[in-house]
Order: sequence, then structure tokens, then C-alpha cells
Amino acid sequence: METHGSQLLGASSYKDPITSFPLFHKFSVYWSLVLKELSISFVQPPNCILDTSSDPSKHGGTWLPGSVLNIADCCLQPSSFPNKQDDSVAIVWRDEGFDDSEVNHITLKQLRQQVMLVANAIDANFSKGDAIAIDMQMTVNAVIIYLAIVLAGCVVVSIADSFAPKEIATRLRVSNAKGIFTQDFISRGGKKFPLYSKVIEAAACKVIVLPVIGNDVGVQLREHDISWNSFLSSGKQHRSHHYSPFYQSIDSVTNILFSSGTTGDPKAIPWTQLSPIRSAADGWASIDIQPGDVYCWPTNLGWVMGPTLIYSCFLSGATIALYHGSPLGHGFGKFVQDAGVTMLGTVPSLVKAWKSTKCMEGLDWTKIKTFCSTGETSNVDDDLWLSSKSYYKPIIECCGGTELASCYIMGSLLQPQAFGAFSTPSMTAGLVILDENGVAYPDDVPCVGEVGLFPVYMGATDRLLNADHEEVYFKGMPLYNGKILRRHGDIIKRTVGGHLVVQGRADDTMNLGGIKTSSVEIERVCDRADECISETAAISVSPANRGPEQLVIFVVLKNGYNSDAETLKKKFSKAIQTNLNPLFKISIVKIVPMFPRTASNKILRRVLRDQMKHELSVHSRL
Ligand SMILES: Nc1ncnc2c1ncn2[C@@H]1O[C@H](COP(=O)(O)OP(=O)(O)OP(=O)(O)O)[C@@H](O)[C@H]1O
Repeated sequence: METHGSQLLGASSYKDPITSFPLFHKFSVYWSLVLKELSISFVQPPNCILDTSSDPSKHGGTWLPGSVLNIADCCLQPSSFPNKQDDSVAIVWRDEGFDDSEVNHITLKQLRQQVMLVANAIDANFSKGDAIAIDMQMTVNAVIIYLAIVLAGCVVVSIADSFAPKEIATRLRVSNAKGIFTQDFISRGGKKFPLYSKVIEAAACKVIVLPVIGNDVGVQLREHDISWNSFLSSGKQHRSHHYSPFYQSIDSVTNILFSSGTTGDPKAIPWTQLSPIRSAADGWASIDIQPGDVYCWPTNLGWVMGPTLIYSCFLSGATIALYHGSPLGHGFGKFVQDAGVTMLGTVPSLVKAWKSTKCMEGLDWTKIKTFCSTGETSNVDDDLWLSSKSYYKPIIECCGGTELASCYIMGSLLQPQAFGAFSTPSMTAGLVILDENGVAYPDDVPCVGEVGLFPVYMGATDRLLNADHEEVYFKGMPLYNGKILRRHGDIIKRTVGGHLVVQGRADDTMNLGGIKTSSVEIERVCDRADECISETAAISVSPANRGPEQLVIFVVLKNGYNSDAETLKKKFSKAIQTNLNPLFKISIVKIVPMFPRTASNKILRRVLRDQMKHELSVHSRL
């Protein structure tokens, strides 16, 4: 805004980046500026930024039509703006258990050479366009393999390393993967867990196996599987170490990701070359990722944050920080300190664990300029603790979707922030909050309802591999300004001050005594009702013999604390009555050791609901 604001918005309208933020948000030539801010180079430039007329079946429009590039190549080439040179540090990392050793690093040039070597080996073993899976920890080698697959014109199939064989098999089948990269073992929290043996239960295709530690694979391989070293040798046989990137049109698929499946079956989501540009642009605009930053976000390539982290760093010129191990202990925190992390991303369950185990005590995290949080609604007390670790630096809350390749709502460093809340739709994203009849509330009133996204959305999917895209995201949605809105399924609240708060999924909404409410709203109040509570999950069930929905609260107690359901029921009732609504009556409180969660750690309220329905129906038959 400082560079272009007065020219683009007019000298009389533009004031400064903070005052003019809302005006700039409405402004429409954003993308042509961002393409210059990120290190994106086309071998064939786009005919225009957005074409909304040639293909009316695409509600989201056709973006950057006619352009040709290789997005991995954009990550790997040096550039003067943003400033990333061959000797810039691309990745810093440390293996768990080596907490007192120097942090390792690799420069951009070394990274490019490694990626080219692997791309040559991919050419020797696969064909252009093949889908190739990665099921391993997010290590330096995983990042190299990811970029090499994309550089070589193949498609990455991202599978999180925590999945069971059945889940791996489904993902390989849906994507028709021709091979899979994995590790012999996973090392986490000082323990070794088998990974290759899980993968071969699921995969008939060729498996390329990396050793978790050292040079040699620690398991016996099947005949058609190969070790990482043998695989690399097939790349070394290539005459030169150089590799010519495979340039493709902007809408070519480079990655197949899967949503976490909190509300239904995981969806197989294709990422084109637009998706990385979108996700990197959000990080650049809202988190202010720049050359010189060291960005750490413990995650996996199987979650949208994995590829997002890669592209956010390499397209903005920042350094990725990777810890090869568990993010739950002191070792991770020491890495954050020693690597000089300037941006630390988290999910709420991680912060809760760090705070309750006190494992980060004694560390210096003060190089951190910005924290980020995503995945689930964060807890304001935990956020306060996190922020205090670096002189109360802001926490940028990010909420999006794998299929949007972005966050549709975010925090911004140019606006006042509040814990657990969002201050703006992300740049160029537009939304309305719908009332029960699907009518949009005006933009400036406090309200709660399901969000409807403006359909023209740079980087959002226009297809799914295992479901009908039109049906999932558009069917049954209302029109707004003559265009059908895009479904996202979240319930959001606009507060009096204009901040946005996510109140969970529309599927988790309950009707208590005729009043619609969300699980998250009730959990916020119950979480604070007593010291012994670690977390709560609220659901409602309709009794088998009909009648009003019954409110059930599941509780996980903090380690070392004791309580009973009756006492907690009284405390919750009082807290709900004073803070929320005296008409909400709790039917059942259940103390459980832990909650069912998706592999990415989101609470599966639908599973709790099914369990409770089952229990109640057994009771009613008795
Ligand atoms: N910061 C956040 N605060 C609150 N909720 C969040 C936040 N970040 C993500 N979420 C939730 O996660 C959802 C996106 O997750 P993801 O793309 O994995 O899909 P999913 O909803 O888990 O899976 P499925 O669509 O298969 O049910 C968001 O729509 C929102 O409900």
C-alpha cells in the first residue's frame, strides 16, 4: 500500500496502510501486484488476470488463462525481488535427539541441486503426469521430493504419516498413485514407529524407502521396492546434473490433498499451479512473510499447511524451519530458539499441551515476531500464554479450507487483533453471513450464521476427484448479487466491533429449546467452569422417541485432577446460565479419557454424537 496506494486508490482517498486497509481490500487489481511481489515467473504470461465469461460453468472464474510455468521452478530459482540469492538459507532443520548440536542448513543453490538430482531419478522411474505419493515426516528430504515431483511434471499425492493402512490404501486408490516415498520408521518423542510395514500393507505399487536415521534402510524391502540410495543412483546416471523443468498450463494438477473429514468422508482435492500462488499470497499479505524470516509450523505434507509452508517460504524468499521429531517437547522449543524462528505457526491442541506440560520453560522465543494458529477455534487463555512467550506478539488466526488453498478469514497486522478471532476476510475473498432463510445480513451488523463465500475466488477448486464438486459446494446455496454463493459450512459470528469468530461447522449446530446454538459457543463457557477441566465437547442428540434435542457435554480432565459427572453438571449449568442462556439445560455430562479426533487433531463431534445416540437407544430399549 505504501508503494502503490495513492496512485491506485487516488491521492485524495488514500491515507496510510492502516486507515486505507478496508478500501484496499475492496480494490480489484490486487493480483497483478502480488504476482510481482512473489517470485513467480511465467514462460508464457497470462492473457489476463481473470476471465469470467468464457466458461460460465466455472463459478469461480478462469484465473491467469493462457499462462504456462512450473511452480516448483519458481521456488528454486534465485530472484532479486523478493530477494533470494543462491547463498540464501532455504531450509534450517534439526533431528530430534540432537538438541545440543548446531542447527543444520541448506542454501537455495544446494536445495536446487538436490531437487534436480531427485527429479532426474523420478524421470528414470516414472512417466510425466504420474501421481506419486509421499507418506513420511515433513523432513528436508520430504520437501526435496515434493518439489522434485512437481518440477518433473508429476503429481504429489499427500498422505499424512499418522494414517493407518486402510486410509493409505484409499488415498492411493483414489489418486491412482504409481509409487510412494516413505521412511522405514518414524522417530517421534524418542520412540521409533514402523512406517514401511504400514505402507506395504496398503501399497502394491513401487515404494521408495528412506532411512529415518543414518544411510541405510533398517528394514527388509520387497523385491520391487527400492532404497533411497539406489533411487538416487538412478538419477546420478543422467549425463548432467541439470534438470529442465516441465512447464505446464496454470490449471495443471500438481498435488492431490485430502480434507481432514471432520464433517464427512475426506475429499480428494486437486491443487493446480494457482493454489500455491494463492496460499503464498495470503501468507505474504496477512502474516507479512518476507526474505530474512524463518518460518516454522509443525505439520505434515498430508495437511494443507505442509504445501502452504513450502510455497509461502520459497515464493516469498523466507527460510523454512523443520524439526524432525515431535513438536510436543522441549526439544522442539529449543529448536525454535536456536533456529531463530521469527514466525511460529501452531494448532490449538499443541499450544494447550505446551502450556499444561510447561515443557517450554526457560527458552528464549523472543525472535518470534508473529504467531499463527489454525485448524480449530483457539482457546483465548492458551493464546494469551503463547503470546506472552515473545513480549505479547500478535497471534494471526487463520481459517480456511484445503479446497480453497487459502484462508478465507484471517487476522492482519494492519488491524487490531483479538485472541481467537479474525479481523478480515483474506485479501480478495468476499463473504456474507446468512440468516436461517439463506438471506444475507448487511455487512455492518453483528450477527451469527452460516458463511456464504463469493464464488469468484482465486485458487479455489473447480473439481474434486471423489465427489461431485457442484453438489458439495454450490447446490442449494442462495444467490447473492446474481451469483450463486460457495458453501464452506462454517458458522461465523460478526461481533459488535466487527471481528469474526468461527463457531464450528454447520453440521455441529444444535437446536436447544428452539434456540440455535453452536457447539463451540457452549464449549467456550464450559472449558472455564472449573480448574480440573482440560477440554470439553458439546453435542446434542435427538432422543429415539423424538422430543427436544438433548445437550450432552463430554469432558476430559486435566492430568492429576478428579471430579464426577454430577458435580460438573452443576458447574456447567451455572456457567451456561450466567454466561449464555438460562434456557439451555444439560441432559448428560460424561467424563472420558480423550476425544475422538481426525488424524489432524480436530475433535470428531459426529463420532461422539453417534456414540451417544447408540447409548441412548440401548437405554430406551431397556
Ligand atoms: N482458526 C480456525 N478457527 C476455527 N476453525 C477453524 C480454524 N481453522 C480451520 N478451522 C476449521 O477447519 C475447516 C477446514 O479444514 P479442512 O479443510 O481440513 O476440512 P474439514 O472441514 O476438516 O474436512 P471435511 O470438509 O472433509 O469435513 C474450516 O472450515 C473450519 O471449520
